[in-house]
Amino acid sequence: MSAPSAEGSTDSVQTFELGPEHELRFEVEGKNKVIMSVRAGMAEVFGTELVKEKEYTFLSGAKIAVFTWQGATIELRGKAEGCYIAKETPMVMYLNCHAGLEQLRRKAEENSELHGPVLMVVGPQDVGKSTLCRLLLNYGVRMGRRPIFVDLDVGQSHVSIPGTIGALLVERPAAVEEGFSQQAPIVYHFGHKSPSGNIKLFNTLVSTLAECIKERMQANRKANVSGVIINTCGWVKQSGYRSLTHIAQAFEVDVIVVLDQERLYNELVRDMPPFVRVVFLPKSGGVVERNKAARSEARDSRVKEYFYGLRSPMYPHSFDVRFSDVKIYKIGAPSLPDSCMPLGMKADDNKTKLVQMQPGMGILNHILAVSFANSLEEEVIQSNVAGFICVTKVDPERQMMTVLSPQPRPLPQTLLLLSEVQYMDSQ
Ligand SMILES: Nc1ncnc2c1ncn2[C@@H]1O[C@H](COP(=O)(O)OP(=O)(O)OP(=O)(O)O)[C@@H](O)[C@H]1O
Repeated sequence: MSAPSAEGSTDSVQTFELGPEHELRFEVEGKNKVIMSVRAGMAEVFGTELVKEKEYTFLSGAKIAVFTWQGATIELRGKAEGCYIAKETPMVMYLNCHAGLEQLRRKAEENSELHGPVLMVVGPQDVGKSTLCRLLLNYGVRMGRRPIFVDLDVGQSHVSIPGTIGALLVERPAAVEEGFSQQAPIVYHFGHKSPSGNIKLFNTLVSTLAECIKERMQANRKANVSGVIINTCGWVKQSGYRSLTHIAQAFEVDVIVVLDQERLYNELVRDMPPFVRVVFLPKSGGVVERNKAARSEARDSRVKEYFYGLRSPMYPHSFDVRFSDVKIYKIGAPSLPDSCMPLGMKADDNKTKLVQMQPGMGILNHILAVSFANSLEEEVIQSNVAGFICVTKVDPERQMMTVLSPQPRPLPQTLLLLSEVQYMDSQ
């Protein structure tokens, strides 16, 4: 192995000999890319097996762990930052967790009255929740299972763009460079980067998605046996904690994995009914902490990926839309004191009200969700969305806006929901 430079970054070709249960960790920054390949042995990235001699390219922002159960020789080409081999990892414990899930799946296979395990991963920010979900899903699918992945992390969604919650049926392991294939996800518009943006709406959407998943599981025996893996946000105090208990109830979770935080573990042991297993697992020392700027950058690249694709480029359309041809709504009216509300309504009810917006400069660079609902009578809030557009120009004089859209005109629906998530299209 050639030695890394003073900053821990390497530019040349480097070969690493990994012993059994060792993990090679590195990051890619700036405009760099790193090409990785397995020269000998077997290795995996977050649960996806690597193909020997195949070249995997990681771009800026990637934070990667190449793990091997048996030992492997890994080659890296390009500028890998903070490259090192870790000999201590929690992977055996994560594998045991997967083995526990398999046991429950086998029981469900034998008894048609049972369903597969519904597991929720919780913990504060940057403890590897998304990574553990990916690992458990990958291990499940490698055993021939078809688990459902539910992502409730509205800040850093892995199913759709930020500001949404969603779910997808996982039919094959995540692509090493791109993650899970996002064909036919179920996506609900939330419109905020944290559940705290509108906790009432968040809980309502969680309940709706939970019902939808239950129906899908009833209709698909294989998914029903395989179970559900739920990713959550890192907001674990006060209302954040209450929203976790709401998720547990709505999805009727069987297992909660708490990463890293003993306090949260103890609170959940205290508050969950006895049939819910609460398990504590340590976080991996490799999980990279992200500051506010890095999170915002990750959100931006997620939206960019939605419109422009990641590796295989996509070519979004840009066209004008007349203000009079669409109706734009925001979900959630300003709170009024209970005493000012009509009889029988609580101030909180306002949080799920649709408020029509007058299109203007205020929507510039905002994401709009294109709702499947045709009219207000249909439950707009509880309908999943067809997709997203981004407002790239507003012309109040001509009463027009220009939008970026994955599909050519016309818009499939004219009911649009405003998101606080913004994206500056500079392509
Ligand atoms: N063992 C590891 N070695 C190196 N990098 C890792 C490892 N595990 C996770 N990472 C990286 O650390 C970053 C944070 O991990 P992850 O997104 O899973 O955390 P999280 O708890 O879900 O974060 P959030 O606070 O957004 O919910 C990711 O970029 C991931 O690729």
